[in-house]
Amino acid sequence: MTQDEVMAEFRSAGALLEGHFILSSGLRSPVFLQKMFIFQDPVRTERLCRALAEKAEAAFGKIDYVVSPAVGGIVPGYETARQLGAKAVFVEREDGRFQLRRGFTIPPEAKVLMVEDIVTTGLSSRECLASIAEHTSNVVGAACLIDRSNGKADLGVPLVALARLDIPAYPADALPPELAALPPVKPGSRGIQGAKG
Ligand SMILES: O=P(O)(O)OC[C@H]1O[C@H](OP(=O)(O)OP(=O)(O)O)[C@H](O)[C@@H]1O
Ligand SMILES: O=C(O)c1cc(=O)[nH]c(=O)[nH]1
Ligand SMILES: [Mg+2]
Repeated sequence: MTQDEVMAEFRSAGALLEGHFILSSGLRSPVFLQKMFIFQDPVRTERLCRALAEKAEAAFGKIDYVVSPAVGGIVPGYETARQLGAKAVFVEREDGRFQLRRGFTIPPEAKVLMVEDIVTTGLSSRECLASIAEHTSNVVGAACLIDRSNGKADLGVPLVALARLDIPAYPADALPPELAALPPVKPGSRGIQGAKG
């Protein structure tokens, strides 16, 4: 799947939003990729995650386990795992830290792929990888649908992405006037009650 085809999926799902968004990292951006508008359509999700699985398998070989960070990573992690013939587990925030809960385990010999939905600064991915490292050292790489850092985020493992974009993001105290004029909204789950992070 080409980058243009990936972006066409986001556009036709209505998932390319414009406004004033508070990102997971605290940065502000005039553009938000609402991945849940992709994931509400299982057929579209399957198309994208099949392409992601093919790219990940070409880069890293056979994968046994996919681990994703909740909430956004759960659906693409599951569907990418399905396409890879792998198991899918997820980490979720407890007292703000990602943890493997619910009795999930990762066998020590399993080759693990971390799957994210969107990478912006890479902070959430690094937090997820740190929590996986408490269980296994067998992480072969990471995969995401969209890398908004355009390849600049350093996860400490190789990252494959279906599309790489360079979307502006600003510290809250350095907003361009046209962004400062709009009321900010925070669509993601980091820091909300019960998922403090
Ligand atoms: O690379 P980063 O700067 O960390 O930004 C990307 C992260 O932000 C979003 O998660 P968010 O914490 O907003 O919550 P969600 O998964 O519930 O959407 C997205 O799902 C990634 O996990
Ligand atoms: O950085 C983020 O929090 C983020 C950006 C984006 O475009 N989409 C998303 O779900 N999260
Ligand atoms: Mg997330």
